[in-house]
Amino acid sequence: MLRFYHCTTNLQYNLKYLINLQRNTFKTFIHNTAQSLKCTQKVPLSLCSVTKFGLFITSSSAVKLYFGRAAQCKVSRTRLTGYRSISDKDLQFDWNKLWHYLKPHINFFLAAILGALAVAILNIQIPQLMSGIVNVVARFSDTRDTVIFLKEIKLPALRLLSMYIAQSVFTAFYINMLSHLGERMAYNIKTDLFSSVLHQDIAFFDQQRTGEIINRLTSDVQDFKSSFKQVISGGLRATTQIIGCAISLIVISPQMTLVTLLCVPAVITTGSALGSLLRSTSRSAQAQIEKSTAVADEAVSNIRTVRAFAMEELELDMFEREAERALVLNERLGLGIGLFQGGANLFLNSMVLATLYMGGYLLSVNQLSPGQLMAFLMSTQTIQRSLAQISLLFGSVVRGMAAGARIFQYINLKPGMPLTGGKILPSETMRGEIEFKDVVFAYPTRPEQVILQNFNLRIPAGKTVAIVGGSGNGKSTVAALLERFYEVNKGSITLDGEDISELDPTWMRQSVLGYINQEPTLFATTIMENIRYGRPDATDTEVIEAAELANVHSFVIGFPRGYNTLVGERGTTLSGGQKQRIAIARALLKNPSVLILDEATSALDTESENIVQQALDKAREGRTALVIAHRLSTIKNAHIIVVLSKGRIVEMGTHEELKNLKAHYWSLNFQQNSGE
Ligand SMILES: Nc1ncnc2c1ncn2[C@@H]1O[C@H](COP(=O)(O)OP(=O)(O)OP(=O)(O)O)[C@@H](O)[C@H]1O
Repeated sequence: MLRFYHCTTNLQYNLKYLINLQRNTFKTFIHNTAQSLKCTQKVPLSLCSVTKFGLFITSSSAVKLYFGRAAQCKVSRTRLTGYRSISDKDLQFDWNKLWHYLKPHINFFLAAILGALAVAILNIQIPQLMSGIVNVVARFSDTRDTVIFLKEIKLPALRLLSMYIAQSVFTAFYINMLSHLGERMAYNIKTDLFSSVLHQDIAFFDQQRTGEIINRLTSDVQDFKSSFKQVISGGLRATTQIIGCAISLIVISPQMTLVTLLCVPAVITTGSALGSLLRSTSRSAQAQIEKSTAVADEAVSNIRTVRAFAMEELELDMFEREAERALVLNERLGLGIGLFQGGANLFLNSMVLATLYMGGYLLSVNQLSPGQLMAFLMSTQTIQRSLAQISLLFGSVVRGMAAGARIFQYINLKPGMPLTGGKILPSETMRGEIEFKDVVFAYPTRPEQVILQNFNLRIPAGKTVAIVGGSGNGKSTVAALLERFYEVNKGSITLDGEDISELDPTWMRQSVLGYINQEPTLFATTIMENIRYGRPDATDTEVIEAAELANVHSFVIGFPRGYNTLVGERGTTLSGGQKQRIAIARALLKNPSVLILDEATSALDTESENIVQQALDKAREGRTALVIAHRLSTIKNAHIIVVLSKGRIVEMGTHEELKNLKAHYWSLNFQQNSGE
């Protein structure tokens, strides 16, 4: 009778414990779901609210989530038409790549695994030791002989205490190892990802949005790292505990184990099916988040244009629409995870009920001791806790694998044009003669639109060739091809007789070509460092010399902090002319043999243009120069002028030769008259 009393007390305790456990598990789940939905409102966590939440999920709201919001989202104004988000089927998690990042830190990995296993094994032992203590307590609850009780309880209690201490030491150890592993892998992945992005062809940036790239570098890497850590620690520990405790259960009572494990296969099958569905939803959700980031990124980085056109509301509207789509997908994901979690809980609770039912019966027919029933219940609870943990981990695995697939996709992208490798011409013999021979070119993003058709042009060493022509006729394209931003489709471009596709691109860009375009981009640092960007090893004196050559010095000395003046993001605190002159100084610091001036003064007013033009004229002296021109003033010092129409040269000659034609071309709309 007494034994039965102890047992029922224990069972009651265990039931309470289990209910609390369920509640906590649910709390964690709701918290995680709220986090994943980026939900800002606080979620009430009482059991009653949990029930409401469950009802909410399974009621009409679910229907609304799937159909209502999705339908609302169909009407939208978007800037993302043609936006290349990667479709699900293109994205596969690359396990080899994971191994590549894991291998260098295998020591931390093994240490973390061993630590987590040790914790799991200790956790498996604890119910057995607890069983010993319960049996002693049960034996002495009748006799009440304190002295003998204290003597007998001492050993099992000390064993349990040492087990608890060992468990906490190993816990601290494996978490530390895992932290090293996760952080180092994330560091390597992040740097490789950034390196891969920086090495991509310019065509890649014509297609991808900055927001998407930044998203992969930040939130995807973060998601991947945290889910990797969780899977290793939680997943490994939970799996070991499930296996260990299952063995303990069989040893304690095979009949009870059979009852509790009857429904496992059904759960595994349902879980796998739901899993694959959720993975796909997760990938779509992440791709959609990228889209909303891309909209925000463009609006913030072009805030002056947005303000000038009073487009704040429209930008907000576009952002809301993209964010809402992400919300719908994330809610769908939350619903899926919720259903999965709910099903898992039902299974786990049924297991406990079956154990209590069967255990009570075996106790009543003296086939089980109170200690054994206690150990059995504790082991079932450990299994239940572990299964609950695995079901929670499931959501994180889904997100982590989707994030990993997207990160590895960028890392695995091989650029068509490597940045380094190829011939380097000796500087002593370098003349700087450029020749375009029968060049045919179409941009990779629009292969059907041929921009240059059998384009031939020779720029003699030390001479300036100016290309003029109407807008959209391919002038800047000529400059971009010389910079090797793109490869020609046919024909060749040579430097001193060598095909530039055979030359080392980095050497060419660092030592041969100086490129200045219409919109000079400065970095958010000092004027000194912006100029030094042209040649990082240049001394301060060399920087100032280049600045003097580019007419920068005259305005910099007027600034209170001189060359240490910060220019603001993209140089917003400077005038257009000042920015342009800094860009010229930056290019001149390289002492390039060939200058490419792509409408370098067309954005300036006449006064600034004159100052910048003087700087450019000085810079051109003794160098080969390709000048893309919009204005007559830009070409007045050119040795040869080329008139370009629809990618073909229609006129070519000196100022004198083109005198009459020039007036004709500049006074009329060139595009309308070309080719006539
Ligand atoms: N990155 C790109 N991808 C696809 N097409 C492009 C790209 N850049 C330019 N184009 C197209 O190539 C054609 C030539 O453009 P390009 O910039 O060379 O003209 P341009 O003569 O320099 O014009 P402008 O004087 O207005 O700068 C245009 O039709 C343009 O739309």
